[in-house]
Amino acid sequence: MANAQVVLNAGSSSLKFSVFLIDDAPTLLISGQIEGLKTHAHFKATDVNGAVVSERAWAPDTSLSHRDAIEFLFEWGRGTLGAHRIVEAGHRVVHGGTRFTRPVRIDAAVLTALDDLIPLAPLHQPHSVAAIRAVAEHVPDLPQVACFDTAFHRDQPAVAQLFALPRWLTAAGVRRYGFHGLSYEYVASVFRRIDPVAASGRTVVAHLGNGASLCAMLDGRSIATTMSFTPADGLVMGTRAGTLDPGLLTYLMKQHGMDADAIEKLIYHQSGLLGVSEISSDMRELQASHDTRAAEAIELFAYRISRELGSMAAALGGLDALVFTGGIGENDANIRERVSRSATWLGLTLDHSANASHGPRISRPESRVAAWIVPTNEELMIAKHTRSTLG
Ligand SMILES: Nc1ncnc2c1ncn2[C@@H]1O[C@H](COP(=O)(O)OP(=O)(O)O)[C@@H](O)[C@H]1O
Ligand SMILES: CC(=O)OP(=O)(O)O
Ligand SMILES: [Mg+2]
Repeated sequence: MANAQVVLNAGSSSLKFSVFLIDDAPTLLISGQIEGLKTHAHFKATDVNGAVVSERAWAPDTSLSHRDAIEFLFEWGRGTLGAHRIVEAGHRVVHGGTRFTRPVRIDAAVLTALDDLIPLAPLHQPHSVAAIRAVAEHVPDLPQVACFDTAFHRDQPAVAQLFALPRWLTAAGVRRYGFHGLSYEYVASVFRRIDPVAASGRTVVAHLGNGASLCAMLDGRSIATTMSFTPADGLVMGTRAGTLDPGLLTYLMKQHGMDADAIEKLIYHQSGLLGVSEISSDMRELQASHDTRAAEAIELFAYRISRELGSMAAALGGLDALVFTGGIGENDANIRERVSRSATWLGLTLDHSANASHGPRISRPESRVAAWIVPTNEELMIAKHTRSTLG
């Protein structure tokens, strides 16, 4: 019987999973997700070649909790993974605070510390913690490892992690953390093989998915990023507004009677692409739409990336490479073109046909800044971290 490892990536509206064979270096066996938990729950699992091995759709008005999703996965796994012995589990946990700077084996004390970080990532952290607890209830002795989105950014220069707030707040952990670290760490590791010269210099990686952020890397290490205390900061996202004037929040409280819950709902769930387009948070739907509000949402999404790209390049003192990743970064040639066009001043010349056919290199040979598409793989990063933490 082969030993296997389960990786769980609990998102705001989805539960992604992978199963890796681990008798040698982690090799993917099967992966899948239940997406649209609250709206149109749909389960799909694929093998290493991308062939669908299992699929199920729930009735359109069914609302599944993450807990329901885990229970379904356990039931499904019992029938499907019988030939493999699951010996460990690895989890993506969005927030590690100041305490967790590397992956950690989970015990009761760690779990309590993760609970305490829920207010810092209300869209993500509760689901990760719920997934860990559900696994522990099903298989009490299974070793579990938490891998953190924040960890990759913890070595940033002190000034990059600091808010201009009174020191007692900084001491209480109110600082810029940054997220998408597992994605950035993976991209940095493969980019070193793809373009070693650029990778050893000044690179900005654009993780553009449902959540979106930029990371400035010097020789593969994070020195600045657009998300900060929570994954609500920075770029325009599917349903998140990104950077807002802090004065706006007190204005909404005083003039519109909004309390903390209403503001949380507004900035995490009702804004971003969805709020501006009033159509969808899904970039594919906006690109397919002829509605002017969809066009404006797309324009704003790209505009904010272009502005923040300048900020990241300033932190790096110039730019050698721009790397696109995430669902939008990997698949949306229109967004890449808009961002690249506005980066002409930085020395980027796009190769339009390479961009249209999804690269992987999308800059012209004479371009001073190299541009690439590098598909991310957070799950493989978690698998490797889980192995090295337990092995
Ligand atoms: N072919 C495509 N063209 C444009 N956008 C795409 C395409 N495929 C996926 N996307 C977009 O990617 C986003 C989801 O990215 P993803 O990285 O999968 O999200 P998550 O943060 O949930 O992991 C959605 O906005 C989706 O519309
Ligand atoms: C941290 C974050 O925003 O994650 P996601 O892109 O999965 O929403
Ligand atoms: Mg994501």
